[in-house]
Amino acid sequence: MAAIEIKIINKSANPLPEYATSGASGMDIRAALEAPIALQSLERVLVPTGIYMEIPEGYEVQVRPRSGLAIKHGLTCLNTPGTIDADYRGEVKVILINLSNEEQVIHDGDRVAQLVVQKVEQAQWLETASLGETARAGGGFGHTGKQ
Ligand SMILES: O=c1ccn([C@H]2C[C@H](O)[C@@H](COP(=O)(O)OP(=O)(O)OP(=O)(O)O)O2)c(=O)[nH]1
Ligand SMILES: [Mg+2]
Repeated sequence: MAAIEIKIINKSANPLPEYATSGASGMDIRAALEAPIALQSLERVLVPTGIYMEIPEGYEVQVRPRSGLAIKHGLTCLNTPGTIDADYRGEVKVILINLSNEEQVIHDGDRVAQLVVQKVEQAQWLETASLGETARAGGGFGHTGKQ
């Protein structure tokens, strides 16, 4: 299990992100707000979380939407999955967009997204004049049909 150093501002109002169930992939992360945010239809906002972390080399943290917010309220992460780089030391923020037709209000402590810790590798390019052959070759974008 990966251990990640975390610094959290205003912990009493905003506990650590946590797995809601024992088998969950993501830890729910909460908004850290001084006042509620009213988000109009199609409006986007950068939601602070009060959380700073030191991710070990070889890992990243993804910021993903929560399905309940998406289906019930039309709220999703605009840049999904958001990427928290291992060398980032700033505040983790969530870019939410309101895709519903109504105003949506975000309150302090609302679970606005989930964090997924992933192993990640950096690659280097090996430039070549020819690539290995495959049955797919250049086919894509639905070339195998719809059904
Ligand atoms: O949902 C997100 C996405 C990113 N970040 C922070 C952590 C990440 O390491 C940094 C940069 O993110 P990204 O690389 O996606 O954005 P960029 O537009 O490429 O910015 P930069 O030029 O700073 O890399 O912003 C967040 O807090 N939340
Ligand atoms: Mg970047």
